[in-house]
Amino acid sequence: MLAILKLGGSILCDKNTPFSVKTDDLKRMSLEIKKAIEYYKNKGEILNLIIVHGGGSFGHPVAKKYIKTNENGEKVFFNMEKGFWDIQNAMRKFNNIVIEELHQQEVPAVSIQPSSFILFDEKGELHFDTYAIEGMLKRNLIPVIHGDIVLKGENNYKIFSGDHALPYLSKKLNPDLSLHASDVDGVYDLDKKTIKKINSDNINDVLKCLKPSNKQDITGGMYLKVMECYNLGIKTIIFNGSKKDNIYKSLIGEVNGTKIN
Ligand SMILES: Nc1ncnc2c1ncn2[C@@H]1O[C@H](COP(=O)(O)OP(=O)(O)OP(=O)(O)O)[C@@H](O)[C@H]1O
Ligand SMILES: C=C(C)CCOP(=O)(O)O
Repeated sequence: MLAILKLGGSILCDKNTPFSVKTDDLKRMSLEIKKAIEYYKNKGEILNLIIVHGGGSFGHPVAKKYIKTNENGEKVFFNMEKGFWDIQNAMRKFNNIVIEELHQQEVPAVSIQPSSFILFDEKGELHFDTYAIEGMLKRNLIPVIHGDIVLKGENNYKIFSGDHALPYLSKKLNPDLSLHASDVDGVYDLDKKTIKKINSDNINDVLKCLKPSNKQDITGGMYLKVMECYNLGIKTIIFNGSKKDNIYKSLIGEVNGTKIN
């Protein structure tokens, strides 16, 4: 069984309070991940798992300090001699907190830092070698990759989002489960009802429902989440990871939410 699980920054942190962590929720989610590992072990199976987490209250407020709007109305990075490490450092701190808690619950998590090897080329195409991640999975280690600052083209930068990581890894590694834990029950329609399925039949109506995030978010919020998966043809589910037992249920294929594709 191979699962890729994104823990959204909004369920790990209060994204409007810099460097905050919802420690009780992180502990609960770590325990539910451990419970899922035990569930498969009792069935004589191994749960191979990749965890992705977003920037939460660490990456977004720090990255925002190094982005300005230029005379053409474009968002550009500046002062990156300081900013690149500032953003890396914020994300390393967050990643350490997540991994340390997973180890407290005896989950064999290891760190993957995108800013050191992942990049976008001039055309915006992602270059992301997964050989090390696949080797970690073969050793039953659990890679934990996070949103980060990365290089783009010859002399630019771009935020690599967890919402880039999950669909890319899902396309490349074809997991049994591709899971997006967010702070909502799924993608809501204009009447705030959870949309059960998103596919080519209703994508144009769904697009009308995708609003900006209600928290500090410099990437793409729900729009990026949905469209990255939809465009890559990834079968994934967006569900509410802040609800007790949903992380566990998602890892055994029993959670409700919005299915894409
Ligand atoms: N149609 C919609 N249905 C549900 N949520 C929506 C919708 N449109 C916008 N949103 C917003 O998207 C948010 C979830 O995406 P957001 O990127 O903020 O959090 P996240 O899943 O924790 O991801 P990240 O790790 O990038 O922070 C919701 O809290 C809500 O404010
Ligand atoms: C802001 C940074 C550095 C990472 C953003 O990752 P995301 O929260 O998954 O979009």
